[in-house]
Amino acid sequence: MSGSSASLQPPADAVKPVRHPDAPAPGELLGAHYGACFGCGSEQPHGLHLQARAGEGVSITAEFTVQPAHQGAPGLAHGGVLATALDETLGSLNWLLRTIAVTGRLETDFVRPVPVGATLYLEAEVTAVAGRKIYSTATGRLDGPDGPVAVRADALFVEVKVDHFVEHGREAEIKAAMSDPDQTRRARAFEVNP
Ligand SMILES: CCCCCCCCCCCCCCCC(=O)SCCNC(=O)CCNC(=O)[C@H](O)C(C)(C)COP(=O)(O)OP(=O)(O)OC[C@H]1O[C@@H](n2cnc3c(N)ncnc32)[C@H](O)[C@@H]1OP(=O)(O)O
Repeated sequence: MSGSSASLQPPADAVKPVRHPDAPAPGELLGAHYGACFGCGSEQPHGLHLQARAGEGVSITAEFTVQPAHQGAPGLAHGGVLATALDETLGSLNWLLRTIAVTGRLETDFVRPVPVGATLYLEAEVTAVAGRKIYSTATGRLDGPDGPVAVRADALFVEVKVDHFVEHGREAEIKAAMSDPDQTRRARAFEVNP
């Protein structure tokens, strides 16, 4: 059962998430937040190339097709890769809040094996916000958006300032990200809801 740890239960003073007025419209593709991101970047040859779309409220749908490079057991997706797909989908939710946040905790249930070549249909939503803490949940289904659940996760993201990346990231990549000519991607990487 997911969400079992106490730290993933929102506190009593948690509030409902508020979709930012400038969030992309439901159905709109979000695009990558960083070209070299293993989850969503198009410049990462063995990455997941996950494509996320804004949903209603503070929700996201996303798709990811398992490639041979993502195997753990023969012909099956590696569990860590599936956790990455969930993490990336959950992380994309923060763009609808216009908040920069990183994963603090991710609890994952692996319910069914996911074969190479299968497409994982993911959906995620923010369930509560308490100060800098953002609580969210996601599922990944096989055979279509209404197919059987293969993976699910509950997560706690923690809001950070851009300084988090500048302080901890490698300088060459930080500089390259800051001078990214793609305006939308730059905005997704740097914009913080004041
Ligand atoms: C220049 C270029 C810019 C590029 C811009 C790109 C932007 C777009 C990037 C998005 C990327 C997407 C990709 C997918 C999402 C990842 O995969 S993100 C990468 C994986 N995650 C990380 O690397 C995070 C590493 N951890 C940390 O840096 C720190 O532990 C954290 C999470 C920031 C928290 O540290 P902190 O800021 O010192 O906060 P702290 O006071 O410890 O905790 C705050 C609250 O959260 C709670 N908390 C913290 N951690 C946990 C935990 N693990 N469990 C439970 N509760 C926790 C604390 O108990 C505390 O609660 P309260 O006391 O307030 O009730």
